[in-house]
Amino acid sequence: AVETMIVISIHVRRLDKMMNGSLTDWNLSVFTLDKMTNGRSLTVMAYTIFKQRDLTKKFNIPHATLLSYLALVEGHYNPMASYHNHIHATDVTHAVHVILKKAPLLDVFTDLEILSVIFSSIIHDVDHPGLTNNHLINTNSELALMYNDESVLENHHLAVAFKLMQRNQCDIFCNVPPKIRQRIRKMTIDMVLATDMSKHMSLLADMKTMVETKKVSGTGLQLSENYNERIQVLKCLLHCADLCNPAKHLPIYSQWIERVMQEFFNQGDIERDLGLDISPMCDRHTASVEKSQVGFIDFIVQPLWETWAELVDPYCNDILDEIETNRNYFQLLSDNNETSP
Ligand SMILES: O[C@@H](CN1CCOCC1)Cn1nccc1-c1ccc(OC(F)F)c(OC2CCCC2)c1
Ligand SMILES: [Zn+2]
Repeated sequence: AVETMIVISIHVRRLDKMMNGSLTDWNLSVFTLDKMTNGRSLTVMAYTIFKQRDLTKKFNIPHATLLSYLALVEGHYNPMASYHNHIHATDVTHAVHVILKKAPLLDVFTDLEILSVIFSSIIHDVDHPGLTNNHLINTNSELALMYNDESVLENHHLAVAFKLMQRNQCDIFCNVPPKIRQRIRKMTIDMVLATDMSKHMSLLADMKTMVETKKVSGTGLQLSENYNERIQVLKCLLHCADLCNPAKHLPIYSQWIERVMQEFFNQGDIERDLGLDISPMCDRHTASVEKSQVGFIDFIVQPLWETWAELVDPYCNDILDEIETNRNYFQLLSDNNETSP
């Protein structure tokens, strides 16, 4: 474990220098970072963010404990999952960090809320089996049995993350007072449960309601002390970060599509072998990758980011433009596939 720490702290210093101390480049390639850090991009990214935001000092987190826990969580992401592996967690953690640095959010959240949303992004898909909730439910899996078919994956990620914290020298909140620990745990549970795609429409509806009320006030993002209002925005922040692939430059976005389709097709193969109905977009023999990305952007990703822009960041036009550019690219591909035999 000691050499892991030493190796990782060397990577952290290199990364910090490589990024001249700022990780705020939206289009940073986490794939390059992962190669550079020998598959330790999550530990290195998370540790660097904790240092840059002074979270270790603010919450009295021993460095060795933080490194041990981060390495343990990274090691519990599923390397066999082509999409939902530790690199996806690195990507979402990085996205949360960059979004939080945008002007309209600079003085909105407390240190506790920042710690909680960054912690949530690090752990939000830990030990993902590379299968969807519906698949786990339809195949009577142990996980569906454990969680009574309700947000099965998301409950599992949370339980694993908090269980790992009980390991020796891995309780990163060991010096945090009990009431504060409880609040971090509550916020983390609320945010990670909200990454369940089945909650997407209600999350979006609640955001639109907030936009309406905020329009009345007409100022920037003014959040009250009310927990439900504040956690609502944090849930959406993490959800936006979780669905940020189409907001990245095409070479990066394309790698994520390749990975997610590999995972979906693997699930489709299992369903075909079991004689089950093959889940949408999971049949490698009939799926249209381009068309389904256009649908994903039109029905889920663009409405989410557009509402985020209205509520929080009217200046995130660069992100909205990237989404539109990518959408038009796949629309064109999909049209060409139709015309040419
Ligand atoms: O599965 C998605 C939600 N479903 C809900 C039911 O309708 C279709 C979309 C979101 N989700 N959840 C976990 C991973 C992903 C997910 C993340 C990046 C994705 O694409 C690209 F950006 F890499 C992605 O693409 C799928 C395949 C084609 C359309 C959606 C999916
Ligand atoms: Zn995720």
